[in-house]
Amino acid sequence: MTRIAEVRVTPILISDPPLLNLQGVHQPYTPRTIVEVVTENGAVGLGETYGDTDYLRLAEAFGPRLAGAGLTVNGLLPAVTECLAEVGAERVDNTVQAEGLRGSRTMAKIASSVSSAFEVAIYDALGHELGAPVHALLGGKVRDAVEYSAYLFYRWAEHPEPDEPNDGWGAALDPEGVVAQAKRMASDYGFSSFKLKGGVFEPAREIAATRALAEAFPGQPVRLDPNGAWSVATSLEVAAALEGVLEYLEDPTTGTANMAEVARKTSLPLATNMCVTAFDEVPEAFGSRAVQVVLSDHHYWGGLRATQDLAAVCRTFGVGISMHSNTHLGISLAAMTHVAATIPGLRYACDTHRPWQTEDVITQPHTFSGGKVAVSDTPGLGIELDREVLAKLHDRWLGSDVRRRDDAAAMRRVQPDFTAPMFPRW
Ligand SMILES: O=C([O-])C(=O)C[C@H](O)[C@@H](O)C(=O)[O-]
Ligand SMILES: [Mg+2]
Repeated sequence: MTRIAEVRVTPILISDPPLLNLQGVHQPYTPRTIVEVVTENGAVGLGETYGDTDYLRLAEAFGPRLAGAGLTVNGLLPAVTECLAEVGAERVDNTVQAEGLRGSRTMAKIASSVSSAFEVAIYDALGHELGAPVHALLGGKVRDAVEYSAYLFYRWAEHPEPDEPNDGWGAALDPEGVVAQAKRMASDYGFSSFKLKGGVFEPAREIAATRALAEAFPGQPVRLDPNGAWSVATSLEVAAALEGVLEYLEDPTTGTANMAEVARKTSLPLATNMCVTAFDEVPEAFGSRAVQVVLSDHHYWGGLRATQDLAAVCRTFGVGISMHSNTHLGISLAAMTHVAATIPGLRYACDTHRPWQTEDVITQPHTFSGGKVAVSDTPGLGIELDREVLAKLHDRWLGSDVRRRDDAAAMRRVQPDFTAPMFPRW
């Protein structure tokens, strides 16, 4: 079997619209890291992960260590973890961080998020070597297309500076704006499930927008996710107002104990990508029945096989599985689609930010039909790198000093006194 000849790690900056969340607003440009694993035969495997400095520095340090290695994935996470112990990370603490609203920020999660990009790239390269799609390498697909949901955001029409990217979607700051955004998502992409990012306005406003969505799309699944913004009492008030309206309520409150208390007192299923984000958080959360649905994410759970492992753990405990998304491009969408295709019990439409991105580093960006992405049967992930675009987005990175996602800093450009909120905000 061929070995790895070379690994390329390229930081890029991609445009991002002014989407609002609890921590602030998305920056005009956000970093991603693109990984290429090149085999001795010249096959190229692609991976993608966060581009914030800690992730990038680790990916750059680890990449060269794969030269001469086989196309195997089992030893990756320990090797990346060892490398992280050597290179260190700037800011690791146990508080919720702005750059992703995905729970506590730990060394283990940084290692998993970097390891996953190499894992995906190795599977892609292996698929090219063997002439097999990635889903086949993961045991085979159980569906031919993966359903995604419309990821709705309160948002501004534009970023503050006139020369910053403008995607033309316009503002959405009230129920009418949110419903109009959902209608465009439904007509352009065919989505029939809707998730509103909450935690932006006081709960009554978000309840009104959620109800407006349910009225505009009768019988179609609607979710609300305030990223842990509410106290237990507020969560229960919102849950009571939206019982029978929501498919699930995502991270109404912060921490497993609070989630468990809410779960005990509402019939609404609770979902999370904040209190269960790593395997060591599973026993307490499942033991206390704090969550009924876990949103997987191959980036920080440690890759495609870790996602399958998570699905098996969820199945064992009778907990549902769905899929989380941060800002990402087509490499990650391909990886998400391949792994989602292999998970038998995936009953929920997966989240994806991809419709919000106006740029991509692959030559043929995915299309959504009926809210679904077709599962590719061509070798590897079924995508090809657009080197011209990669070079352009890398040049943008070189010419900028943006080195991490910081939604609070982006908000301070408009509200100079803005600070990321203390929990609970309401
Ligand atoms: O489901 C979630 O919590 C997220 O998708 C977190 C994201 O980072 C989202 O809130 C965002 O990008 O603003
Ligand atoms: Mg969430």
